[in-house]
Parts: sequence; C-alpha cells; structure tokens
Amino acid sequence: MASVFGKPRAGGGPQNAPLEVNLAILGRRGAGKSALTVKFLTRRFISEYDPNLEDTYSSEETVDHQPVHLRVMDTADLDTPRNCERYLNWAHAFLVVYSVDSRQSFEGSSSYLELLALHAKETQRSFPALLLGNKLDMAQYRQVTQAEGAALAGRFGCLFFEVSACLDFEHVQHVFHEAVREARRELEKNSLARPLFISEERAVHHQAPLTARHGLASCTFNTLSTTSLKEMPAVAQAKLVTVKSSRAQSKRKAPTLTLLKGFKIF
Ligand SMILES: Nc1nc2c(ncn2[C@@H]2O[C@H](COP(=O)(O)OP(=O)(O)OP(=O)(O)O)[C@@H](O)[C@H]2O)c(=O)[nH]1
Repeated sequence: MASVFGKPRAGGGPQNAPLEVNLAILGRRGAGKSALTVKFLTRRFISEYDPNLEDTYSSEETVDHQPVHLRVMDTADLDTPRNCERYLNWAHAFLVVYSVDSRQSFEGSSSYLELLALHAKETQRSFPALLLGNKLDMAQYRQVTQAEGAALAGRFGCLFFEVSACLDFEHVQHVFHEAVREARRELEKNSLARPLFISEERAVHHQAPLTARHGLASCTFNTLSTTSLKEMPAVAQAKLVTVKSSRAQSKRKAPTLTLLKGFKIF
C-alpha cells in the first residue's frame, strides 16, 4: 500500500538469505504491546508483564513461502515517546498499538503516528506503520469506535486492525505478517530505486522544529548529511554483534540488542 511516511530505507539481504525485518511495537503503557508480542511469539496470552522492561526478540518466520528473520522490539516508553531514535533508526516497520477501551491510549497512538510522520519528513524515508486497536475482547467497554480507529489510520495512510492478545493466535499472527509484507514492499522498492546508504561519520544532529508542537520535545532526529554518505555493506558480509542501547532517559536496565555489524546506532 502507499505510505505517507516518505521514502524507503535500508534492509534485506541477498537472494537466498532470509529477509531481515526489524519491527518496533509502539504505544502508551498498558495498550498491550507486550501481550501482543508474546502472543505472536509463543501463541500464549500471559496477563502480567514488567512494564519497565524493553526487549528485542528474534523469530524465524515464513511469510508467503519466504523465510524471514524477524526481530521484534517491544518498546517501553513511559507516557510519551522518549529516546525515540533507538527504534526510529532501527525498525523497518512499526506497529502502533492502542487499547479500544482507553481513549487516552488512542490519543497516545496518534502521537506516535505523528512522530513517525515527522521523522519520515525529516529523513525523506518511508516507515510503514500499522495501527492496532487491541483488547477487542473488551469491546463492551469501548471508548474508541472502530470508525475512529479507521479514520486515524486513514489520516496517516496506515493499515488498521482491531485485535485481541487473548483471542485467536491466527489473527495476531496475520497482523505481524502484514507488517512484514509492508516492510518487504518498501525494501523491494528501495533496492530497485537506489543503493543503500548509511551515515559514516558526521550525522547532522538537530532538534526537529515540529517536535515541540507535537509534545515530542524529548525526541531528536538525526538527519543524514549528504556529504558523509557511504554505501552500506551487504548483509551477507556483516557479522552479528551484541550491543547495548543508550538508556539515558530510562530507569530500566539496558536491553541487549543483536544488530548487524556495519550498521551504526545513532
Ligand atoms: N482483556 C485483555 N487484556 C489485555 C490484552 N492485551 C493486554 N492486556 C492486559 O493489559 C495490561 C497491559 O498489557 P501489557 O502487554 O503489559 O501492555 P504494554 O503496552 O506492554 O504496557 P507497558 O509494558 O506498560 O508499556 C495487562 O494486564 C494485560 O494482561 C487484551 O487483548 N485483552
């Protein structure tokens, strides 16, 4: 589908290697990000999670008969987007989650979509996003109608689904696989369009002027300097390394992320 989030960005691998897709799950606390992630990975609904933990999981998937190495970052922002670059510069696609029984979480999801649109504008890249109204099993306590969810998704050019982490696994799996398809479409477009580039040394680091207006003052964006672009190494030649992400504004323990050597974390 067409995305409003600008131009595509890096990822993918050689013909026979599994497609590499990084997926970040965003949303306000309590929306059900961890429950959906765990449901997708284990087919189980587990009702309580430590809200302070942020983890990245790997899963070998087959989507449309194609092997996919999927990494899922279950983010744990506090009440608003924070230290956003850890996922903005990492993910190929985003699942933005709210809970259908919480107006507040719906408003939070709107902030995340605005953040993604802003980041796309700043970087001139594309970021497929899917909007998910979770806790469909709680529909009798709805504070957000399906039409409102669809309208918000329409405003940002996203796919929209209502799901439940405690109902059927197949529906949750379908949504994650749709995110992979969206990411794959962008990656294919990108590989047809031009070689992949990454900032070598001098990223121009500035505060995006719109962030304050969107209440996203804690998020800064790194815009790539055109004078310091370098072709990204082929994924097949990259080694797997373990790195720690910056936890400057978080009280949580640093998560361990497995990233491809040659990628730079801004
Ligand atoms: N009924 C119902 N409860 C859910 C569903 N998904 C999550 N929950 C519950 O909602 C609460 C919050 O779920 P989490 O998965 O921890 O939410 P989160 O978005 O990861 O929240 P943080 O970790 O605080 O960022 C937990 O008590 C879950 O059991 C769902 O689909 N239906």
